[in-house]
Amino acid sequence: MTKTAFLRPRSAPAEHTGSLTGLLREWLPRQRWFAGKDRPVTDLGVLSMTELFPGCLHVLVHAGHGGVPAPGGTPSAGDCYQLLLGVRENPSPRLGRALIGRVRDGRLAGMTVYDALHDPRAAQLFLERLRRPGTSGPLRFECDASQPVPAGLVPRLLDAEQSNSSLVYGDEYILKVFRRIQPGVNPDLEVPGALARQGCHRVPAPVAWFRTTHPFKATLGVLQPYLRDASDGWTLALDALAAGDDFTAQAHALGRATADVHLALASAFPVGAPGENGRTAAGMTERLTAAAHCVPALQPFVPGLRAAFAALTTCDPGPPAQRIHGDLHLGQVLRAGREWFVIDFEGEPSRPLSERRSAHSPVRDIAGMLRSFDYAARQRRPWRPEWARRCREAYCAGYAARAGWDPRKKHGLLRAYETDRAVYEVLYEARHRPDWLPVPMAAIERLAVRGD
Ligand SMILES: Nc1ncnc2c1ncn2[C@@H]1O[C@H](COP(=O)(O)OP(=O)(O)O)[C@@H](O)[C@H]1O
Ligand SMILES: O=P(O)(O)O[C@H]1O[C@H](CO)[C@@H](O[C@H]2O[C@H](CO)[C@@H](O)[C@H](O)[C@H]2O)[C@H](O)[C@H]1O
Repeated sequence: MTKTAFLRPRSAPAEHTGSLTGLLREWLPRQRWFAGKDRPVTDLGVLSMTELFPGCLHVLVHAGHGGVPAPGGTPSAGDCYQLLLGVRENPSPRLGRALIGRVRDGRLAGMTVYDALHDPRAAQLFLERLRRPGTSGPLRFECDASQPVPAGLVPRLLDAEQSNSSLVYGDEYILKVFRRIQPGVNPDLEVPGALARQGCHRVPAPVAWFRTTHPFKATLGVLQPYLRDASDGWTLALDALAAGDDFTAQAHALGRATADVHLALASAFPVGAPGENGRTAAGMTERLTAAAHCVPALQPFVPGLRAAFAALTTCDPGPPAQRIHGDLHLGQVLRAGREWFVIDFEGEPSRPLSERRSAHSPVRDIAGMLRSFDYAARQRRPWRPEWARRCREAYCAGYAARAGWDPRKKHGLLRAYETDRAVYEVLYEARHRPDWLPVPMAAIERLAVRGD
């Protein structure tokens, strides 16, 4: 699934010329990680620009969707994105697919800019920057001094379906460069760091990271060990389905791994208040209303889905709220040796950071993984509901064996969280992969009508 981009140059597109902001305004919406694909970019402004080393600029831009940035440059109606721009007079043709265009005016006039993450030389120099703590303008480079990173590791850019961009260095480390930047600490740095301090071995711990102080404080990227012989759960599940293999032993182990991570999260981030189902139901209903507004196909199912949320107010409150993964699915778990590891603690990328960093029911993660078994079972025809049902049973049994409570005994909670997740998926697929929309829509139909 993951291939190197460096080795597959495409012929250079006819070169675009324009102002830097004009070029970026055209280029950004074409990127896989661009979050605002459903709305036109009405304005684009550079929030910060820092020279990292000669020929490479670190840039934060605000892509607006009809709103005006608030005073002080903090984005309002729109998002902030992180770019590493290569700047050369004549970039090598090997960088063809990374080209953004030739800048017509301003201080970069006459130069061609491109996405520097595609440039092995820039990627190497960037690792050098990360290896040594220090500052560059508003940028802060920090590392765990107890885990020194060797010099000279060869980079390759991952070509995965991602919300961010990742570089693998010498199959030893992986650097995730966050693309959509929000003020505050990114949970993908905060959580793995805290779990490592708890001695939880199921999450690769950060070894170096970088952040900015302008135009607001935010985490920009994290380097962590690369699990080189790992396969992700999605690939393994699809392989098992294609071969007609049973996946219940893996699902059971995955349930145990999820519970281990939840237990470590509960110790690392103690939470005072218990979860409150009434508020949760109100939040889910609000998200459903917003999603049905964007995706009209949801509308006939709204009454049935609302009933699933309303039932929360009368059902058992379930386990206490705590920090969770927030976007758990088969693509977020890696199997290396005989163990499952969990990655990507960013949460659902479209939710505000404050919400992603607050406490939620662990049932939300469980529901995310159960939805993922359903996604996998629907990848081939005839689709395999029995396969998904067996994985579901095994996963919950594995979870119960470690956590001491059984998700299968929380039917009302599970139904509400699975419904909420399916609503999120409908919106996600409508924005990013319209061809996949029938997958969560099938679940919506089932959850709204039958409730199982
Ligand atoms: N520590 C790691 N070891 C091996 N592969 C990893 C590691 N972290 C991420 N990956 C690979 O990179 C892909 C993207 O990582 P992820 O954190 O999910 O990024 P995003 O948030 O952009 O979706 C994963 O699907 C996985 O294949
Ligand atoms: O980019 P992230 O991995 O953080 O997560 C986003 O993208 C996922 C798809 O790449 C999306 O997951 C959905 O599709 C998966 C199959 O590709 C499936 O296993 C998941 O169950 C389903 O939710 C995820 O929702 C989104 O946040």
